[in-house]
Amino acid sequence: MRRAWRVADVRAAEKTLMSQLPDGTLMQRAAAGLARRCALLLDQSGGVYGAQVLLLVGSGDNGGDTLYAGAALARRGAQVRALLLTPERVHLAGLAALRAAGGFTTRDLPVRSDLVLDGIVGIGASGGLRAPAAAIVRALPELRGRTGERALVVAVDVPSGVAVDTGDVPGEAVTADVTVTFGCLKPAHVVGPAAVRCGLVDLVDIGLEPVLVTDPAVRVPEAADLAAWWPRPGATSDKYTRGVVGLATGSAGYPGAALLSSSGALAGPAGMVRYAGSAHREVVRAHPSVVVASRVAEAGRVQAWVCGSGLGTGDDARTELRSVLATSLPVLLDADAITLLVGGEHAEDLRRDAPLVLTPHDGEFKRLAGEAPGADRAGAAARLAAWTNAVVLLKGDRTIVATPGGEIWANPTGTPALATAGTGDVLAGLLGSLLAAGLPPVRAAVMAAYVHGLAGRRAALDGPVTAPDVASALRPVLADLLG
Ligand SMILES: NC(=O)C1=CN([C@@H]2O[C@H](COP(=O)(O)OP(=O)(O)OC[C@H]3O[C@@H](n4cnc5c(N)ncnc54)[C@H](O)[C@@H]3O)[C@@H](O)[C@H]2O)[C@@H](O)CC1
Repeated sequence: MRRAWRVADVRAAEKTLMSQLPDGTLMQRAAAGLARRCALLLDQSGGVYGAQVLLLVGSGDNGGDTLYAGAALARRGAQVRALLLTPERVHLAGLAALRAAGGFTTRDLPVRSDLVLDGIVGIGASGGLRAPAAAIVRALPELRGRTGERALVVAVDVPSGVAVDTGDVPGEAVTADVTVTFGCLKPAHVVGPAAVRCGLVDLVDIGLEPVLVTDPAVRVPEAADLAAWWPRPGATSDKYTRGVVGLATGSAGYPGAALLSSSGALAGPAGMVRYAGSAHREVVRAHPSVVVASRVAEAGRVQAWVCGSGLGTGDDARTELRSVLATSLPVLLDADAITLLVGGEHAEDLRRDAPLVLTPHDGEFKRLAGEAPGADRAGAAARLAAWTNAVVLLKGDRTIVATPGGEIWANPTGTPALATAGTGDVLAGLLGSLLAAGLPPVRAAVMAAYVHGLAGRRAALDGPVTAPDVASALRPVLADLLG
């Protein structure tokens, strides 16, 4: 698991650490790590010696890191130029170090650059980038290096222009190939559109983690976590002990949702899938191992319910939703079931002790919460989770999972390939299977999003993706993950 901390927590930890170390130690550690990463990148594209390196230098310590790293690269024979955004306010010791190493300053963007270091702003940024910086950032994609390739862009700590605590990108912002960050990850590295701007994120250890005393703002699962958490049948397992998942999905109008949620559920760890709804004939024809009924009340025993995908919003749908919410089982509500919650008619039904998971996309989120997730997607998901007392999985490029207690996870495996009809039904089925297998709802949601994202990526290798492709890719993805 990787973890990200907010700026205030990073600042507090830095203060603690700085009080234990000689002045300037942290910046020297950060700059040395940054220079090493830059040298490795240049080694892959013609070497450090003779490379043209452009430093974009703002007025704070982020600019200081950049100047010291530039000095280190200049000592190795790179031609290093610093474009000072505010020449009247610059890290003077850093600038002196650069000059002493043979680097110099420039007023304009050079015609050629192999590597650009973005040190305009780091975690001290407030608001969007100001005008001169924004114009420079806009021009960066035009810069070419010695091979004619686009100049590599390395963001120092965070890409300038992103909102560090929320991952929002309010205006012009740097798009980096690599972000070299210091001490710990910050939310912008893992959530929202900022995460996409970071490129590869490389963490330089400056000794911060031991003094980070607060809980992380965001957690990110890794493949090893999935392998450790995924339930596997044992010698004494049977279909019931592995869990039975019930699906109240699909309708005469949307039988496909029933099929897709069934496919997702069948790939999960539960031992049996029961389907209850008007698409039961289609489901059993496509998936002979699914046990079907026409209504929730007739479905037989299950350990968790999935309700909503393609269910419709009429009276029958309302009855089925009431039936699943009346159980004392974990329930996942998706799509139409979320729409049915709007207006508070089901507020009574929601007062349940058993776990509830909601899986809205932005439109459903807006209907339910009364406003769109906005700039702070993680914060918005956490507020909805607290309000509904449910685990909320907010779909997006970096799907967020938030608990009523404020624990937040960001999924790193998302892909635009999943932005196609029906993939949410597959996700709901898979997540329901994990709930039925007995996983805590937050873990089930994190695991389902992770595997679903990988399946989307795998399906995309063969061309344009449809939801059945994602469902088909779940099994090979799991085979790889679980070894
Ligand atoms: N504090 C520490 O112990 C360490 C800090 N480090 C570096 O220091 C950085 C933080 O330094 P600072 O606190 O000086 O802050 P920054 O360097 O991130 O930015 C603050 C400066 O940028 C200007 N600024 C703010 N918003 C702006 C905007 N939207 N457009 C243009 N200019 C803007 C401000 O006027 C201020 O002078 C980190 O990101 C990291 O790179 C590292 O050296 C590691 C150790």
